[in-house]
Amino acid sequence: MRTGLSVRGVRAGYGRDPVLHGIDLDVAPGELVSVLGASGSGKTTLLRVVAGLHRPSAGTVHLDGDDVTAVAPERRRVGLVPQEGALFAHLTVAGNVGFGLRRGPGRRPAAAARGRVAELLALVGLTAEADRLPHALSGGERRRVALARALAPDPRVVLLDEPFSALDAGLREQVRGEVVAALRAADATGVLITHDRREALAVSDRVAVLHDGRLEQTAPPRELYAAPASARVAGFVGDAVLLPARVEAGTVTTALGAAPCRTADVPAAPLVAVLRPEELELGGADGPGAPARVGSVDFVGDAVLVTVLLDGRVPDRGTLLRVRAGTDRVPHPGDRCRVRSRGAVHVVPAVPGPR
Ligand SMILES: Nc1ncnc2c1ncn2[C@@H]1O[C@H](COP(=O)(O)OP(=O)(O)OP(=O)(O)O)[C@@H](O)[C@H]1O
Repeated sequence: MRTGLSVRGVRAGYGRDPVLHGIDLDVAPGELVSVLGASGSGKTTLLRVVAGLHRPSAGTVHLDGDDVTAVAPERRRVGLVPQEGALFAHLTVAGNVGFGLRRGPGRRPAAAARGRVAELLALVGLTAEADRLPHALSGGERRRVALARALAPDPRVVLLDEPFSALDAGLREQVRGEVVAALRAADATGVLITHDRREALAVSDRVAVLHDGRLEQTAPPRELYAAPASARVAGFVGDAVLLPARVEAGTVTTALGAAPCRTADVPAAPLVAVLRPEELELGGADGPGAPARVGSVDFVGDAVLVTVLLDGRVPDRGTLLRVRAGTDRVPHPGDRCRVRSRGAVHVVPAVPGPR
């Protein structure tokens, strides 16, 4: 029965250096979960533990209910999509896709293998390229071949190791869309490793934020963005200013004034309010809100990002607020203004702060 991936209490490291400090992660059948973390946070190590390429010092890995912690990688039925695709240069597209069907647990009779290759090539839209060699493909096509190769033996989970990071920005979104659509069409269970918050928020059912070998929060993208559990997660998944805050009777008070609190379980003090650029509002100098002065104004196409300094503060990262404003009335550097939050405000514990 398909029950997906379950990682419990996994610790792992290199020699005496611990890297993962007790990871619990569940991925339901057909679900796509991103593991989002900075460089060195342990993403690749976690992926290698799930693939069977790195032995954890503690904890278990279950796939569809089977304990595979001690099972060899080739017997786990795990599909791997490596960073740059890593195709076999001497094999055609069809040869690459069919590679895992010739041996091991994915092995099938020749006719069935040919049928499966054709099915996968159609899934990733590369039927016409079946006889080409990898060097004659674009970067995006190579990623799609790598995905088809990983999916062909019908793996229990597909692990994608930053597969889009080497693509240039314009192509990345398109290829990502195609690859994720193919994963969804195959109803595959997937884990995507990434350090790109936009990517994680855009494509995943849930995002697991990894920091220094610990999962800080695992939640659907919208929840992670709107209700981060810590200041670090808040800053990691989006632009945010953190202002010291007090909560009393459902009201948050910060330097910007009072606003309703939307945090479900308000943590113990000390607290900071998480204020995203689109949650702040700029007004004229005599309107409501805290008095401030406009610093810089950056045009970003559909909006402007305005940096403002609250009166009486010295400029540092805690007092410079970023406000997303419309392009109809663009303020100028030096203008006096007022700033307040647009609606209800989210609070998190004041420590530890973002790094
Ligand atoms: N083979 C190894 N031997 C010793 N230390 C290693 C080895 N591989 C990784 N490390 C260390 O383990 C830590 C986590 O590395 P890992 O590659 O899992 O992080 P990551 O989040 O995938 O980083 P990146 O995004 O840079 O790939 C790092 O401090 C790294 O230096």
